[in-house]
Amino acid sequence: MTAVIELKGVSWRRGDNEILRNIDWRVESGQHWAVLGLNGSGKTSILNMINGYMWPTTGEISVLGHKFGTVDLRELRKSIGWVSSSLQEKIRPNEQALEIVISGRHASIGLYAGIEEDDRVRAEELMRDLGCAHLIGRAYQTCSQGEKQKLLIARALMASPKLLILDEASNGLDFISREALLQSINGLASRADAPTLLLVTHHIEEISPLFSHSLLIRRGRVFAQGRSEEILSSERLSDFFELPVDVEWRGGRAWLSAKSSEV
Ligand SMILES: Nc1ncnc2c1ncn2[C@@H]1O[C@H](COP(=O)(O)OP(=O)(O)OP(=O)(O)O)[C@@H](O)[C@H]1O
Repeated sequence: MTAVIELKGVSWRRGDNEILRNIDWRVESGQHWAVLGLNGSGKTSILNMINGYMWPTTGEISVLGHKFGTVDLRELRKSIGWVSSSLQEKIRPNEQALEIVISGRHASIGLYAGIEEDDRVRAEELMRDLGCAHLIGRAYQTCSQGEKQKLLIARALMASPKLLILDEASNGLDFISREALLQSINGLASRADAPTLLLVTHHIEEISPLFSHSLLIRRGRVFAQGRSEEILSSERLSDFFELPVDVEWRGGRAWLSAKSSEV
């Protein structure tokens, strides 16, 4: 079967610094993955490789069945959605919510052509699905952080991506907004045209059961990968964080706490 993502022996060096070392990772169709790692562990570098913005020093990458080096990356990127905080900064403050979503159709920032009726209908439907239809007509700067994230996810979905990367999507959200966003993400996975999801997060409790697999990155290497319920254990995460932690599974999610006497 063709993998959605395949990294084989991927390393990336900058000067004397080996930022990624010998990464082997395969994402199969039908799986959704959580990607975890402390600050500076190499997560963004891996995402940049998957999107073809950076090239490995050694190793091979295939995304959506296309081997890098033989594929037009600009074409491939049309099938990949990447929602990140750096995208947030690119949106013009006075842009209208509906226009932001529609602009995802052509992966542009801002609308340069007129709006097609089909695009409007699809954008409204996506906004409804994500629970942000009430924002139609609102300027981006008037939306809350959680609403902005939903708009950007709807925008990414406009291009019908086959792979959707949610890069610290819940940053800056309060408890209620975060749960609402997680619920919307869960809803995405049940769509007939659901993309493969990659959730990059610092918060283990955000890994809902839909994320069947988890990848732990430490100091540029794969520390562990596999089924989430096996990877997200007290023992493994204590090794991973180099700090004793407790994991308690509730509602299909792993809740992490530091063993207080050790902090
Ligand atoms: N272009 C570059 N040149 C030199 N070093 C780089 C470059 N890009 C990233 N790095 C370094 O590579 C390491 C991994 O960075 P990366 O951004 O991939 O980590 P991350 O896991 O995404 O971190 P965070 O959670 O803080 O966003 C860091 O030490 C970073 O300083």
